[in-house]
Amino acid sequence: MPSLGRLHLVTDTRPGRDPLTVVRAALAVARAELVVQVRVADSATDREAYDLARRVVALCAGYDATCLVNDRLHVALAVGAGGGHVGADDLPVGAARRVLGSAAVLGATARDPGTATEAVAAGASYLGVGPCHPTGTKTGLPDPIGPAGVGAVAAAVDVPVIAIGGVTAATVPALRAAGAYGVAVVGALSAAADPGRATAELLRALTC
Ligand SMILES: Cc1ncc(COP(=O)(O)OP(=O)(O)O)c(N)n1
Ligand SMILES: Cc1nc(C(=O)O)sc1CCOP(=O)(O)O
Ligand SMILES: [Mg+2]
Repeated sequence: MPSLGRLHLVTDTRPGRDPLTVVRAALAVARAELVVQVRVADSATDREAYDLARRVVALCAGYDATCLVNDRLHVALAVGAGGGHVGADDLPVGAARRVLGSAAVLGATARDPGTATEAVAAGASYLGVGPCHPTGTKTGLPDPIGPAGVGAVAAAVDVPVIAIGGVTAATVPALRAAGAYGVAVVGALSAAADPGRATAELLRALTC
């Protein structure tokens, strides 16, 4: 399995957002260091998810970047994505691994060390850990766990930990110091006035 990129862009398909423009801008800067996770609203149809995912797979291919699909693993398989990401309301990690196969990248959400070790034992190849900080992007989340919570998970597992939730370039250093391998963002890129420049800032924060 190729090494995992450190910057994960999770697509923002809310009304008024332009996910493909943001993906193009981020890819042009981060190239193979970018992982694009195609995440659509629960209300989106499979056809809508498929159409977005196949476009993202094609864009990523031009840069050797990885495309993952959130939740809908049949869409991941259908578009030839590099893998998928599952959480507590999705297929269990072991079942997701069986669906995707041994070579795929499989991310799992973990908010504490116990869930994290179980997810890795079941076949997760990385963990999405958060919410690190307050975020307005997703409702219904538990309280933020901060860098200390990320560190507790990172200390318990030997797979990459991707910190998510309210992450900005300014908060990356503390997350990295706590043990995060990389970060996943929605708003820091999707809401940026210049997504290419925001990508460069996040990458700089991840590599210093
Ligand atoms: C990198 C990363 N980490 C966590 C999540 C959240 O996944 P999940 O808990 O399944 O919630 P939804 O994104 O499906 O609403 C993620 N998508 N990516
Ligand atoms: C999709 C998602 N999952 C989270 C979790 O903690 O599981 S936080 C989140 C949204 C992250 O968006 P932003 O970068 O704009 O805060
Ligand atoms: Mg999910």
